[in-house]
Order: sequence, then structure tokens, then C-alpha cells
Amino acid sequence: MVERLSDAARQAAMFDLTQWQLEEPAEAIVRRFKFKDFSEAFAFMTRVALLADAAGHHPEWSNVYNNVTIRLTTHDARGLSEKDIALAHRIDALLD
Ligand SMILES: C[C@H](O)[C@H](O)[C@H]1CNC2=NC(N)=NC(=O)C2=N1
Repeated sequence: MVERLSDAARQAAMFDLTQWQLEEPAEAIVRRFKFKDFSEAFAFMTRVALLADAAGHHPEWSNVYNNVTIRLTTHDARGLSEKDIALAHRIDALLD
């Protein structure tokens, strides 16, 4: 069973995730992405979907044309866990 992060661990993790916003009190992290067009946005979503599924950890997300919003939280822990932090870093790495 995956554990919710402590307040201190959550703050420490956010320090490295400068593009992500902590959503409270729901305990999720959110990042908005903007692409050239729908095709680029959807290609990105496809890549995220594959790595999320490989990790067994899935985003809540939305797409409107060239905009993608990704919200990460751990349903099993009812809050933010290390799995969200790890997936956020992997998503960020797709854009480097
Ligand atoms: C059995 C399966 O691994 C779990 O239900 C996974 C699937 N993907 C998940 N994704 C997210 N975001 N939170 C979860 O708790 C979660 N649980």
C-alpha cells in the first residue's frame, strides 16, 4: 500500500517540481502544457499514457485543442505519494 507523503516530504518534493502547482487541500499536483496544435498535444498525451501505464499510475487529465492539463494524485492513498512525484519527473523529462 502506497503511503501519503508527510508535509515535509511534500514540500521537499515540490522544490524540484517548479512547473507543478500543489493543489490543496485535495493533495494533488497540477501542470498545464501548451503545444503548437492538437496533433502535438495528443502525441505528448500518448507518450504520457505509455509511461503512466508502465508505472501502473495514471493521471487525471484534460485536453482542449493544444492545451493539456495533468493532475496527479494517488487514489489508493487519498493524497500525494511518491508515485505522483516520480511520474511528474518522468513527464517533465519527456519535454527536455
Ligand atoms: C491496481 C492498480 O495498480 C491501482 O488501482 C492503481 C492504478 N492507477 C492508479 N493511478 C492513480 N493515480 N492512483 C492510484 O491509486 C492508482 N492505482
